[in-house]
Amino acid sequence: MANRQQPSSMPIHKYGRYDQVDIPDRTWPNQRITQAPRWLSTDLRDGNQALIDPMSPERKRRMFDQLVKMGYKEIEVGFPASGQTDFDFVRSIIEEPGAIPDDVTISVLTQAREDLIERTVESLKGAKRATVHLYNATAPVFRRVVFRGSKDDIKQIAVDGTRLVMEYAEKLLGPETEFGYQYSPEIFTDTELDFALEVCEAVMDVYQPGPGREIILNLPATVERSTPSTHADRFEWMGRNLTRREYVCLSVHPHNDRGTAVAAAELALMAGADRIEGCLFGQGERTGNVDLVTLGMNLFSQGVDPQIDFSDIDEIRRTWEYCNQMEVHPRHPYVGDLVYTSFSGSHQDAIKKGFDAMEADAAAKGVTVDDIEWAVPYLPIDPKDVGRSYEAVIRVNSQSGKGGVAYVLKNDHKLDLPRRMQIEFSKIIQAKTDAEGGEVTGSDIWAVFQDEYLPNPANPWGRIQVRNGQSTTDTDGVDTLRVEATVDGEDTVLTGSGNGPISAFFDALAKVGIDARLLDYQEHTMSEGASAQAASYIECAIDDKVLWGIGIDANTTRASLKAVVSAVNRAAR
Ligand SMILES: CC(=O)SCCNC(=O)CCNC(=O)[C@H](O)C(C)(C)COP(=O)(O)OP(=O)(O)OC[C@H]1O[C@@H](n2cnc3c(N)ncnc32)[C@H](O)[C@@H]1OP(=O)(O)O
Ligand SMILES: CC(C)C(=O)C(=O)O
Repeated sequence: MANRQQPSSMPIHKYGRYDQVDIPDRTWPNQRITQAPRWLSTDLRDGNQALIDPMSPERKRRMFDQLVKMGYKEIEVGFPASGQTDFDFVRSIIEEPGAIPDDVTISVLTQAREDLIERTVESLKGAKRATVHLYNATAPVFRRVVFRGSKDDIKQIAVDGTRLVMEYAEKLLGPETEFGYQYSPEIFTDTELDFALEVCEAVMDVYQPGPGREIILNLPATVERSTPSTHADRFEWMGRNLTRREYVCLSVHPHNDRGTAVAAAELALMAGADRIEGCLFGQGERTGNVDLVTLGMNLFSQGVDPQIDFSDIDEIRRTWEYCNQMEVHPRHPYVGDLVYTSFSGSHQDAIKKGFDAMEADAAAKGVTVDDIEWAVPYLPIDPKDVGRSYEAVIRVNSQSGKGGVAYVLKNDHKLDLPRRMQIEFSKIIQAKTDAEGGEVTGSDIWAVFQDEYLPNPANPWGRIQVRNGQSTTDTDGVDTLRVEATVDGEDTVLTGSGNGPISAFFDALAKVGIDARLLDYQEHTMSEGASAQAASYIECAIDDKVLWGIGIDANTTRASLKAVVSAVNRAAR
């Protein structure tokens, strides 16, 4: 097939290709992610520094408590040397007994400048577990433009910074603090791999990681520049070439400039990374840090425990929106308002069939639907697992079909319409959506359904209204029926006989000139227990029309007679 795209006038000459890694024996494509990585939330640092209005102490605290509640064990709480707000926040959580659970490590970021390092370490006094995170950019353009130095000068910044962190930690922190160290060659993605390795090795020569003395080497995609596969190659290369690998926690910190941060993080894990830094819902500089919620839920949806609690995703989202003063997009994976909703007919049809099949499979196994593997088309996870209801799963507009309308009636009103009746009713809804546009809500659908099929005692409609009826069955199995009714405005008594109450009723109707023939009949209970209601559906040929009626009653015979009345009245409408 020919590709008919034409060259554009975009200035492509301004951009160069990103170098690939020469690693033909790469192993990461064959790896599987079978357990959750170590997570670090940097909502309070990288997320916060990207806000128009950085979080107030109160908003920071709400976010911190939320992260703790969700189960994050490593939380970057700020950049204490940036100013009083961050410094005081760090002090406040350290000084308040119990604010930082014993198994949570807080982390703080600093540039490699002595005054900033001193202030940073000072902020951690009294903490039980704390990590200082030092960074300096190592990429060519930063060496040339920002630091105006050689490779050795840049390496020296990292080496001196590391030594200063160790000295100030020794001087300012007591034995009560379990102290950790993290180094990031910022802009790792644009740094020559051998130079990034050289700087990391030089930092390790100073810090001397070893048994019981881990170093976190965090290799940031400060600006995302390559495909996730090349990012993974770079992680595999670093993992292979770093000395003292067993004492290194290899950490990934993707930003989302190309929109592939989640994939970059996942592939880096396959390539050997141990830890992921990111923010909830992808907050962070420019297009954001990698989204920790999507990553965690991706694991969950593959049957891997994310070790983070997402069971009330809307509460997490509300806290996030309050703290960041931003809104989550309606299409955001796993959490957006619309992500568990289908409007289109073929999706709705498959979803309804999927739910029905789940129920049938569970019943056949004698278990509940929660005990069997999730297999509903178009829904990668069960919305209930993140605290969502099924109400929004199907919403109806002009793109919808019978499955969606049927799903709403079943879900909201326990009415499981026969297939041909679904088609009939969906045409009625389709006419409404075509005429009026927009969405038809569940209550709109119910109002149309009631008006179309059910009696309205306040405003009776149709040819017949039935009041009382008795049916008797003789020993030959012949049913005789006597019904008090109003037919065409006249009170009358209808009598008829047949081989069941429905055929007896048809016989009675024939005597007043109504020619009805049964084509199909279905019924089901709508609830369990003594007060259970039954729904009967009857498809009739009435004169030259074929149409459905429904009856709802605690008694199945009455329900079926009501269904006949519903069909007869509709035929005359
Ligand atoms: C990728 C990232 O997210 S990194 C984290 C970025 N976060 C932040 O910057 C938020 C907090 N930052 C701040 O509040 C301020 O930048 C401060 C308080 C830390 C420092 O402010 P200032 O002293 O005014 O310096 P400024 O931020 O302009 O830094 C630029 C200077 O620091 C140097 N510098 C930048 N990064 C580093 C580093 N990691 N290590 C050492 N020096 C650095 C620059 O070369 C420049 O030096 P120059 O003035 O000699 O040219
Ligand atoms: C400080 C580093 C890790 C950072 O935030 C980045 O490079 O994006």
